[in-house]
Amino acid sequence: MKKEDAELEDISLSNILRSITYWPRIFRLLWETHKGYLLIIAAINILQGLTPVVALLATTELINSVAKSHQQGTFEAIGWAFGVYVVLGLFSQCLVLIENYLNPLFEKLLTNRINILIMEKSIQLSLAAFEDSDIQDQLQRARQETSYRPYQIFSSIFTLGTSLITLFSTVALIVSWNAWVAALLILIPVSSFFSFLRLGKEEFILSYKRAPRQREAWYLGFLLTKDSTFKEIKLFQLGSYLKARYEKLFQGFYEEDKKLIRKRSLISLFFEIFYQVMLGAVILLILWTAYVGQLLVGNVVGMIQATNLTHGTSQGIVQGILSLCNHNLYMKNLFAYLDLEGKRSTLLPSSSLEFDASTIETVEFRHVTFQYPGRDVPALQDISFTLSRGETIAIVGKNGSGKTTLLKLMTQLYDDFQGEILINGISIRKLDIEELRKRIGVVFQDFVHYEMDTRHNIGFGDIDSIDQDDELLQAANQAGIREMVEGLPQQLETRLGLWFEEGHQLSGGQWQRIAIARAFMRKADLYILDEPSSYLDPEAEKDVFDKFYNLVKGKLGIFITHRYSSVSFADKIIVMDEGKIVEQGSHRKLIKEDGIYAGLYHLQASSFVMNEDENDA
Ligand SMILES: Nc1ncnc2c1ncn2[C@@H]1O[C@H](COP(=O)(O)OP(=O)(O)OP(=O)(O)O)[C@@H](O)[C@H]1O
Repeated sequence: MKKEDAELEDISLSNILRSITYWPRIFRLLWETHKGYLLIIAAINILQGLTPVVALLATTELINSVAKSHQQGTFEAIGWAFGVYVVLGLFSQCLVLIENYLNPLFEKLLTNRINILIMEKSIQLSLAAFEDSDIQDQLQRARQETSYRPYQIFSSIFTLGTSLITLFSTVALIVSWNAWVAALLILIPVSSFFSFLRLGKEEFILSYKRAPRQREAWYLGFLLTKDSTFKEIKLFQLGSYLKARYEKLFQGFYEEDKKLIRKRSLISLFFEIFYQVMLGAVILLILWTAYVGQLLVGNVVGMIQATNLTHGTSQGIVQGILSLCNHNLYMKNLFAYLDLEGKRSTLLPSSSLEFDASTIETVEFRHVTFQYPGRDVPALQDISFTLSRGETIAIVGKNGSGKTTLLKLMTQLYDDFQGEILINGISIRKLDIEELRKRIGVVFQDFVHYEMDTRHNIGFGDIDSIDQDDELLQAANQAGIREMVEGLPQQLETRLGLWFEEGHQLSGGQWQRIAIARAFMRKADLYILDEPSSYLDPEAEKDVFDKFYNLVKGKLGIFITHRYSSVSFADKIIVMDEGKIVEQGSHRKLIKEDGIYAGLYHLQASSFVMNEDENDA
């Protein structure tokens, strides 16, 4: 059985009710959001709970005072009752106004707090967790509805509290007349409780199972609305196809929703008819009692109002409990995401973490094997090599041979490997990774285009130096783009990309050099470039490599490339094939050995010669 199905099996009535155990956590969340607002809103709700019954008594008194003052021949009794009636009305309106002022503010703060919690958790998660589609579904569920659910829980709890106060006070009034009628008025709405609870559960399961499809719908929308995908979709004429796929998903959602909404309407209709018949009977009984002279006119009005109020409130309470159970289920999603284990799987207790040197002197892989979660074949097998300060390593090999994976392990984006990775002779498992990462400057193949200004695009390499123009320009210089940056309309302040106003679009190669400048910005010991020349013209490529060799002099440098012309200057070349190191050594040594590297090197060199020969011919 899939994990997800097992979880859904678990959604029983008792489990739904048990989800009330989330309340303390929800209250903590509310409390941490804004203590002052929370307390004021709570006080207003208690007062609002008492207002209806006081208003009801005031109305009863007002009507009866008319009869009394008529008998006594003075207006005084009406004056008093009228005064109390008006002040009460004013008071309850003031409460509504204050509540209307505070509620939206509190809601915004709460939504923001939850979004921040979700973001904080996302920052903590490992790459392996982030690439897990189950976790992506969980994130989708957490983000989808939970941003507004806690606020609804909050207002439902208060409305429930208010309604209970109203109910008890009104029921007390009716009990003084007829206890059976009071019991009946409470019991009628309770009869619908289980039907609506079942429906709530169905709605939740539907929304739970929908998360993967909903992510797909989001993704289709993304493909159709983003500039980065626009060119391909236009030229391959995929627009209508993708739109149709989106519409099909939407239609599925719509049909499912329609079925449930129809079911809800039918159940509501059935119970509404039942309530109305019972209410009619109760009101008839009140009128009969008045007819036989056991109730005053004012009390008849009061009693009818009390009946309607009791009925409305007890119905509201049942609905309130139902929606609380429902909201709680959604909160389970949020808490499940927030409780995900975000730490390194191999992490030692924080007290034993160390980073014993301010510099990286050596990096050693000792018989490292690694398999991606959910894959049968290891991406890396028995990898061993050493890199020391002052050296540069080039990693070459076919697509999919494991080059990038090796870098991901070195930077601890994945930590669940076998063997040992040693930094300065210490196991990477014992190191404080955040400290280690401060010593590494890296450009990945799929580097980020930050749709922000050039200052941030380069300065993100060392956020503490973001205001140091000379350092930013020096990094730009090392990446060979100083002139380009200085030529931008607002130099470092020029926004890059076209997502926002006044954005300035760069070419692929220029973006890549910005990413290289970002890596160079870091005051690192180890610089890693994954295919840094994939977008560069030959002249730019040579320039970048010259500068890279210069920069890493006396430090450690690793780069991956498919261009063998840049490789020969590296101190050591590692050749990978199907997750294994098949050759390693200097360019000269590998050429002499005449193995895979020599073959690939000559193949690339000869293709240039061949092209020249063909051109000559
Ligand atoms: N996130 C991932 N999850 C599962 N498998 C992955 C993941 N990333 C890569 N792989 C698999 O691991 C193997 C090695 O991939 P890797 O990206 O390290 O290759 P590479 O040598 O860098 O390739 P290229 O030259 O194309 O960049 C491939 O078989 C790939 O399918």
